[in-house]
Amino acid sequence: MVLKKIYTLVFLRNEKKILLGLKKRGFGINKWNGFGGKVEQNESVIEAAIREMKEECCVTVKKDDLKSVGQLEFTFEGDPVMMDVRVFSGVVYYGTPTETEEMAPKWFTYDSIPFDDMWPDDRLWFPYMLNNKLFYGKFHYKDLDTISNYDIRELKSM
Ligand SMILES: Cc1cc(-c2ccco2)c2oc(N)nc2c1
Repeated sequence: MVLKKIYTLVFLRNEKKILLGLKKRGFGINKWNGFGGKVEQNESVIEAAIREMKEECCVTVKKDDLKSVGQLEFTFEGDPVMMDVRVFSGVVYYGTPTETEEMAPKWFTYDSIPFDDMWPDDRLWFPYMLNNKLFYGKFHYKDLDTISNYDIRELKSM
């Protein structure tokens, strides 16, 4: 049977900047990323995305304000479980991005995205998101810093 876990990743953006969070603990610690995490058994993907935004940076987003922009599948050498990451983007949010135990939020202009302090796949698929193209990417990690192969393609619809 296919072993996979579903995760969410939310990026709040406007024409000038994108909100990223510095992960303060756990998986991906010390990397800037969107906000998100595991989808629990008792919730939908969109409900998980909304929950994680609230938990990780105290911001409220509404279902209709989140657009599904892509899907990322991550596999790891020696690990049977694939990470199925559903990526969302939105402009409208309520509240003020606030640091939590999990994440330290910060707005970045598009010319200052800290790719050297992000997951190595980000520099490969961010151009699709930033150009408002839908995308589907598959990345195989040899180790947590090294992508051994990948494939990414634009989608016509999600
Ligand atoms: C291997 C990996 C995992 C994640 C992740 C964990 C939880 C949500 O996403 C990533 O996120 C990004 N941007 N690259 C990523 C690589």
